[in-house]
Amino acid sequence: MAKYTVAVAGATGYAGGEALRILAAHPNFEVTCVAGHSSVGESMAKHMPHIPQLADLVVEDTTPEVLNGHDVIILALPHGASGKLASQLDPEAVVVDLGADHRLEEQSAWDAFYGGDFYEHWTYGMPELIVGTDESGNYLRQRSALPETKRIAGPGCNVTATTLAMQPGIAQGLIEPKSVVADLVVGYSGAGKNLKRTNLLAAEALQAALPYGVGGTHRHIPEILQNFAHAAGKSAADAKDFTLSFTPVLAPMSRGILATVSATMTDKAKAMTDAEIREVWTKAYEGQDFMVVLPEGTLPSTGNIIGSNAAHLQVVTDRNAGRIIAFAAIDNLNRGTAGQAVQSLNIALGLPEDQGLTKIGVAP
Ligand SMILES: NC(=O)C1=CN([C@@H]2O[C@H](COP(=O)(O)OP(=O)(O)OC[C@H]3O[C@@H](n4cnc5c(N)ncnc54)[C@H](OP(=O)(O)O)[C@@H]3O)[C@@H](O)[C@H]2O)C=CC1
Ligand SMILES: CC(=O)N[C@@H](CCC(=O)OP(=O)(O)O)C(=O)O
Repeated sequence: MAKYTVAVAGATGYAGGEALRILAAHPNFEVTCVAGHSSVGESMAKHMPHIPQLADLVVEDTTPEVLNGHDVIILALPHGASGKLASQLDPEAVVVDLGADHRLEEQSAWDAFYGGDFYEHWTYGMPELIVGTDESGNYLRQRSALPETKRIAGPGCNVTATTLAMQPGIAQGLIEPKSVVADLVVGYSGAGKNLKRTNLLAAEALQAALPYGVGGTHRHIPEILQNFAHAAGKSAADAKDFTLSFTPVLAPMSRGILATVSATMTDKAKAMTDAEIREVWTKAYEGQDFMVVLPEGTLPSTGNIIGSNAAHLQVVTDRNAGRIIAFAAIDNLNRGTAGQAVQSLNIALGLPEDQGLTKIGVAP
């Protein structure tokens, strides 16, 4: 059985840690190098005690010399850090960036929401993303861009939930493109292990629902609009045809995202029954093993997807408001980051797509 060596940079962080947890149980990967920043020289027994297999690894410095020489390199670094490093990495290694540096195709979108150096985009690591339809109306998927690619850009976690929730309606012209509203309930691990906000103390966080990144400022907005454009069979430059009002709200949970995404129904959608609209979602995810469109009447809950690479999906209509409302529940660290990355890596390396991954959640 093929066994690939893997170096993980950002190995002491939340996203890197979830990648390590998945890789440690994956039959085709062996983690041979972990790199960090402030924790260089420390043992993984201290940083990832929940992964005893990796306890003896010691955190190395994040340099090209340390990371090169491994078959696969996973970058779970703050935005900007991976972009700087990328050009010095072995062109033959398969590199996955879990950060944002290689996600956006349009520099104008990067400048407006991130700023600083713009880095070329890599193959986007969301296999189930719809990227148009063929002459027979069958969906084209991002999956087909992944085999043998050497550079993969892992999507944002909120992006993943929002895109998966609404892309069937976009692909089939069921929603008005300039009417999308997304409200997300998100767990704290999405912010990383460093204290980025002032009120992350448990005494405050455990008793609060806290909006952040409001008013059209959140950095995931251009990436979601880029995905919407692709789902409509258009290029990233046509993302301007869509608008998104996006409001994430932190809730007292460690992991998980519940996205509620709604939009005005087009005349085509209004002429359809609710069952026909549901059928659009069911058909869009037929054969997509990790996509679970729940039975009618069952709504997604973050309580059912923790620790899994699954997305739980549902769609309903509000005829009085004239809106379609789609839901997605994902684990931000697994499906939203490391699970999706390993799924994309599997495809890139010609391994079974679901190798080392599960769609079974931890519940309760
Ligand atoms: N958390 C999530 O749900 C998701 C995260 N991501 C992305 O993954 C990346 C990592 O995020 P996350 O794990 O949450 O963050 P964390 O803060 O939890 O971890 C950051 C990691 O990067 C290392 N690091 C920090 N600064 C530097 C630097 N200048 N050079 C090299 N290494 C550095 C840290 O090492 P040390 O501890 O040794 O200082 C640590 O291992 C980000 O780009 C994030 O946006 C993407 C999707 C979801
Ligand atoms: C709770 C929280 O802060 N979550 C982060 C999501 C992290 C993520 O998806 O990472 P990227 O920044 O790599 O896209 C946020 O909403 O910005």
